[in-house]
Amino acid sequence: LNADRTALLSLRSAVGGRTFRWNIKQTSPCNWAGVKCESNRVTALRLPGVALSGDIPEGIFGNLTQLRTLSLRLNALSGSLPKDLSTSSNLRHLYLQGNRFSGEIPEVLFSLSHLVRLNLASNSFTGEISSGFTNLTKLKTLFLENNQLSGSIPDLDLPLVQFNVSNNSLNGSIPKNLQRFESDSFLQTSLCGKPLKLCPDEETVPSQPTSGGNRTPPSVEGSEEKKKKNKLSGGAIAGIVIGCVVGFALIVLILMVLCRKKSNKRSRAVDISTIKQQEPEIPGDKEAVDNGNVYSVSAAAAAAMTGNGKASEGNGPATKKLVFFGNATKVFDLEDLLRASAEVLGKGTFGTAYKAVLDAVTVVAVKRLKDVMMADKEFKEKIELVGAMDHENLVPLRAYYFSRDEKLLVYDFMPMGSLSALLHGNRGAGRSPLNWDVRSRIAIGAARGLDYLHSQGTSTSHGNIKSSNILLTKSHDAKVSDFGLAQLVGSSATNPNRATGYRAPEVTDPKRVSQKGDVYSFGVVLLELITGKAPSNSVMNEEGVDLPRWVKSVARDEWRREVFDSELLSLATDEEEMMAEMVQLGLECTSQHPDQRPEMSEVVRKMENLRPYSGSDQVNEAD
Ligand SMILES: Nc1ncnc2c1ncn2[C@@H]1O[C@H](COP(=O)(O)OP(=O)(O)OP(=O)(O)O)[C@@H](O)[C@H]1O
Repeated sequence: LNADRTALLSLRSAVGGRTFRWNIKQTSPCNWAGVKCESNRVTALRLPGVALSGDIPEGIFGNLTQLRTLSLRLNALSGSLPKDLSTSSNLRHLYLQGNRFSGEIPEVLFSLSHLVRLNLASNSFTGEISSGFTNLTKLKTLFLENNQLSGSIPDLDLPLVQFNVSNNSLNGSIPKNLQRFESDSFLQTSLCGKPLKLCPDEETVPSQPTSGGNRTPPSVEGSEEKKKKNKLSGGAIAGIVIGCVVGFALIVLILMVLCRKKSNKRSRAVDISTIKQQEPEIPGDKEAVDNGNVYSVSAAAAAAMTGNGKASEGNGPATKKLVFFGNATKVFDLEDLLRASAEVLGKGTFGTAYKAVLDAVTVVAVKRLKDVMMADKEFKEKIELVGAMDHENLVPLRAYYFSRDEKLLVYDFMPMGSLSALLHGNRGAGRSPLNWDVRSRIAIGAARGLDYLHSQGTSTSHGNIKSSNILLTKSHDAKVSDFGLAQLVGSSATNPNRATGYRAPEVTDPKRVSQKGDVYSFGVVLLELITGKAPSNSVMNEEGVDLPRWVKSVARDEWRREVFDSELLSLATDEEEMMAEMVQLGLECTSQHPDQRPEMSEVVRKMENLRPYSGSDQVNEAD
């Protein structure tokens, strides 16, 4: 264990980040965040998204010989992988995605014969995919997408269940053992063969009509039309005949559908336009929800399908598929979403949110974005960044859908709704009072989520922090939602009147909110949590107040009783001191001048000192 500890300390001094929060006075490293021990040895090191940066030197992993799980994903680590990683020969799970590692995929990995999951996606690895991977005979997951790998793929005869090499400069044919994976595993490459288009030397049979279940990915469309003048074989002729029959049947089917749509006034398309008109003007508008009932189909997804059909005809690529992020197992597709019953949750700055119930266990929130004026490529680049954000206090973006007419985002559904609803909804009889423990827990969770976002880079901010964007799990853990959306939508979507009570005084363009602007908004949320009062324009039909100004104005001798939510005072006994300090922190965050506001990391630290968080401090490895 001592050698393990020394290795971890060397790693800490090399790559920093939140490992600086480890209490190094402790002789055992087993209580340090992200470190797991068994039988007095370090067996797992999970440090996802904790701002690690720089190269990992040699001489660290050589000591961590009992390591079975290593997760350093979503950091800013660079350089090549250390060669002595091979000494951690017990490694089963290695997650290094979302860093800046470069160079060739090192041979050392191929000696880790126990590896079951290997994720090197979204780095800058170059060179060819080595046949050395065939040594990893237990490998079930291999993710190499979003790198700069080139050449062809060796035939990997491995027990793989998950495989992805998309978005690399790969070419050649897809080897036999990998043809069982769907086309999504090979997107944005120049690869050919099953499940993509045929390779030039295989083109003895003309390809099927594109409308009939064509799996060709967008990147490889277009180069398919090289016809061979060779004599056609019997199989080829049969292929042509079948192709023609299928094509003809499809044309007839499309004509029938079009005729039916025209004659049937209660068809889906009409329903959708009705739904569009019925969308509520304000979050949770009763009339719209009641009138719209539980829609027989997700309005958003249905519109997406109908709209996309038109778009795909000659207007760039459209996959009609939900694109999932990271290692999320695909448990549903767009058609499942289509079939799901959907209910309007509310209409926000960026579009309308729906709750879609796919089956007894799968419930998601679908956000149908409006005013997205950017090209497919730019949207995808930006949304990939949002999808890569991974923290226990962020609402995870699971998937997205993009076509010319529709942009859908699929999130986990948060069953307890928003902090805004919890604080301001149902103030009458039947309300369960919110005690200090719950409130401060929510505050710390939200602060941690925002701090994580800010730790991604000085230009990364949320831009729309408010209590309706802090959602809650059943155990009242806070998760920040809607991050990254301000950069996706057009300026007409960012209504200047919304959320003014949360906006820092220096912010003139709601699309350009700095980190210090987020800190201001967070400070307002903090004051809202403690006072129970809604800031101006945050709750429709209620006036609200300029919270920071109001709190300052009553800050006199007997101020506490006036500032604190009366509900809190009726419950709290010995926590007033802590509450008062939290008010002070809220006021610091809402200082008029940005330079006088603390960084989010400092806010988190102060809160943790005030209230040692009862939740788990360990960084959870979602994988
Ligand atoms: N993942 C989710 N789970 C549960 N409810 C959600 C989810 N996402 C949004 N909601 C709820 O849906 C409603 C509309 O949300 P949306 O984010 O579209 O607008 P908003 O938060 O009111 O405003 P804004 O768009 O300015 O952030 C809100 O009441 C919100 O709490």
